Amino acid sequence: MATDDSAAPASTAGHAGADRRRVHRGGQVLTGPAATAPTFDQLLLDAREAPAGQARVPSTSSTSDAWRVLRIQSEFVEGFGTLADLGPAVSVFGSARTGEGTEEYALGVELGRLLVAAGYAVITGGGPGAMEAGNRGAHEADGVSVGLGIELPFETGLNPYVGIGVDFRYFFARKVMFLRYAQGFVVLPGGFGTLDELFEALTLVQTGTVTRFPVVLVGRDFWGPLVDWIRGTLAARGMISPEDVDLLCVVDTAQEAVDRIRATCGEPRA
Ligand SMILES: C/C(=C\CNc1ncnc2c1ncn2[C@@H]1O[C@H](COP(=O)(O)O)[C@@H](O)[C@H]1O)CO
Repeated sequence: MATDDSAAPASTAGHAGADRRRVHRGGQVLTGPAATAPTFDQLLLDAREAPAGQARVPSTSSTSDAWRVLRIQSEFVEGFGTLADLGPAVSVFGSARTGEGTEEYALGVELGRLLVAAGYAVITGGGPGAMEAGNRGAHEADGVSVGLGIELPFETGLNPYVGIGVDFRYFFARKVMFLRYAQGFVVLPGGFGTLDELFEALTLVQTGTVTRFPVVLVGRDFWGPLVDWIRGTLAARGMISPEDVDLLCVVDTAQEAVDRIRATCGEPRA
């Protein structure tokens, strides 16, 4: 993999000003050829050999499974330690590609503001798009704005509206934090990442692993067809119980989303 801008993944297009030649890998800051090294998540999950010309940093010895366990453990310690006293919070998900100036971005900002006004801290993935919008609303309302960043093969960094930030190397450790410290999820329109976070929450609620945990989807036009498919195919063909469809709540406005969170969780208590 080359290191110039033209070789950056297509999905990073539009990240004007991002320095793609310097990347953070946990405590490491890598530049030049070393910056092409895979992330810790890639090293853990991708069994294939590194493509020719791609650097192997960190070295194989530092990524042995025994060391990995300690690094994973340290992520949990860092996350739990940082968020332990957060108080009532709601995790907000949505597309990393939602552009500033769009209706969906404005919706995210309003949602962040209203959640703070209702007494909640706002937790997002700390990235651009809908995450930035949620953090921005929380920040503008002088609330607690949390960003749980993830190390990616290309550098994006935490958005400027994150007040409390934690950087994760492993997606699964970060996912625990979204759930552990939130009283509910609000999901704005998004892609694979958003769907992954949505369906993980639904599975945990469906199996009773978490209880009284509202999952609110904002945007009937966006989410309606998915909910129709869940009802018309998953429930109709017995893949889920008919009542499982009710685990999802679809609304159109940020205010309705906050109202649904409060209706399920009660008034937030510090
Ligand atoms: C792809 C782009 C930026 C990636 N930066 C991200 N930073 C933090 N969190 C992210 C990022 N990308 C995805 N996520 C997580 O998944 C959800 C959004 O994924 P989607 O596929 O865009 O719906 C989000 O809630 C994050 O937790 C810029 O092009």
